[in-house]
Amino acid sequence: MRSEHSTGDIAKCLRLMLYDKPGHLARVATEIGNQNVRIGDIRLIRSGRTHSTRELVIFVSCEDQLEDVIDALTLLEGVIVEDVFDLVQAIHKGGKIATKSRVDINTISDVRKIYTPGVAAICKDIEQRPELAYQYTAIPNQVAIVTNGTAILGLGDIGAVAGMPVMEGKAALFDRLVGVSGVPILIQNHDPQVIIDTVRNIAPTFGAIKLEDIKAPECFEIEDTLDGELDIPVLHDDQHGTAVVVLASLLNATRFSGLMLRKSVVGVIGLGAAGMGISKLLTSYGVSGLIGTDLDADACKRFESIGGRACSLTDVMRDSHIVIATTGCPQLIKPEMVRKGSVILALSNPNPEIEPELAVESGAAFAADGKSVNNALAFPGLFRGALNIRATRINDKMKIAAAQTIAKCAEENELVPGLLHPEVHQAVTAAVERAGLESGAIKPW
Ligand SMILES: NC(=O)C1=CN([C@@H]2O[C@H](COP(=O)(O)OP(=O)(O)OC[C@H]3O[C@@H](n4cnc5c(N)ncnc54)[C@H](O)[C@@H]3O)[C@@H](O)[C@H]2O)C=CC1
Ligand SMILES: CC(=O)C(=O)O
Ligand SMILES: [Mg+2]
Repeated sequence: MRSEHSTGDIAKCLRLMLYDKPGHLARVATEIGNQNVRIGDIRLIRSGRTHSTRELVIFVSCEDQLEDVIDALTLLEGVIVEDVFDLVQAIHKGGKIATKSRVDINTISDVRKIYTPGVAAICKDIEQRPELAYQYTAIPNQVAIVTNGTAILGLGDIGAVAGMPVMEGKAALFDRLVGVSGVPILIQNHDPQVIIDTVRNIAPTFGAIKLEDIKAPECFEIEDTLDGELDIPVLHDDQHGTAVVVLASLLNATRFSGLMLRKSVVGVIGLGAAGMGISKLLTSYGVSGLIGTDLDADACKRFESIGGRACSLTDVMRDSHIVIATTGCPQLIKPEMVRKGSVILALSNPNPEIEPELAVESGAAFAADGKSVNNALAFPGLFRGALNIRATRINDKMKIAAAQTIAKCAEENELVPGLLHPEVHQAVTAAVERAGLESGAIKPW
């Protein structure tokens, strides 16, 4: 019987033993299709005389739908469901990152060079001339990814350890996209002063500090204080990485729709870390018509202190040419709220305030969610560029240069390029280096 479930995006893998005869796999595929479930990769695992074993990736909306598929396949003659596993869980087994040796260690002579006694000479050199640490250690390529777990994606305060998979994901992207070693640092504490003290004390290990998923308002005090005290870049990704990629999207969205960004009314829903970072960078870019809304009165006051006008959600949706939502509340924006011809960036992860397809069906000219308009397009090049020139900070000129470069890498009618675009991260790196050198973001050494 046809299932009532919609097609979903939970990826599961079925390991099936099948009769190996023509048309049998097609019957299996048809039965899965009858359950309104999409099929992804199909892999032949083993081919026997009468049976073969295959793994099929399927996309279900919930566990019940998975059960329906398994029940239906179990009723098919010549099919044995050997195993079912979750692909996301599978890729997380054992964690996603590791510290590896960059040098070969094949002989005892190698050991004596990379470790004691040889290493002692390098230690003494660094003691005499501390700047040699940048030549003889991994420090200039290492970035701390610091969280206290208070705003993990839009999941809220789930604790630092529960946030580790996100931190590992950011570290894996750092390595893959720009060759930076990201080191997750989990601080199980809500007190901004404890986080400041902890980061200050471990800062010598790193070339830069990336704060991640620390909620507002604590994130502002933590970032401002560390930025003032440390001579390496300190950047809260949810504020500034997000702001860069939003500016990039808006440069393209306004170009496509004929709006003038600096003259547009931009409405921000959710004035926490991301909402405030976005508002500040847009203001620095020259946008003056900022309106915004938040459930929290203090957040609204902070927004007004940087020149925004706080109002209701209804007002924002009615009056804005461009709406940017960063609330962590899925489906907050109802289809009837969408202003015709507006641009909507519903950026909450893992689920947006409105699905982009629904926003466009409801009259938006362009819409995107936090999967595509994601700070992962910005942070790798921001940090790589800053590390390369040994910048002491990542200033607004570097952020705006990064945004303009991301915007240029997008295809026609695309707000931003894909995360794995072959050139974007190197192009952002180069733009950030140039802007950093021109704006004096480096310290002489
Ligand atoms: N796409 C991207 O690259 C990024 C997306 N985000 C998303 O933005 C969301 C917020 O993250 P943060 O700013 O770090 O968290 P945060 O906790 O610092 O801020 C959230 C703000 O939203 C407000 N809020 C909650 N419900 C609201 C509602 N119904 N109406 C108005 N305001 C409401 C809260 O009062 C708070 O001020 C998360 O879902 C996160 O995944 C954050 C950073 C990057
Ligand atoms: C993308 C990201 O940093 C977030 O959703 O928190
Ligand atoms: Mg984040």
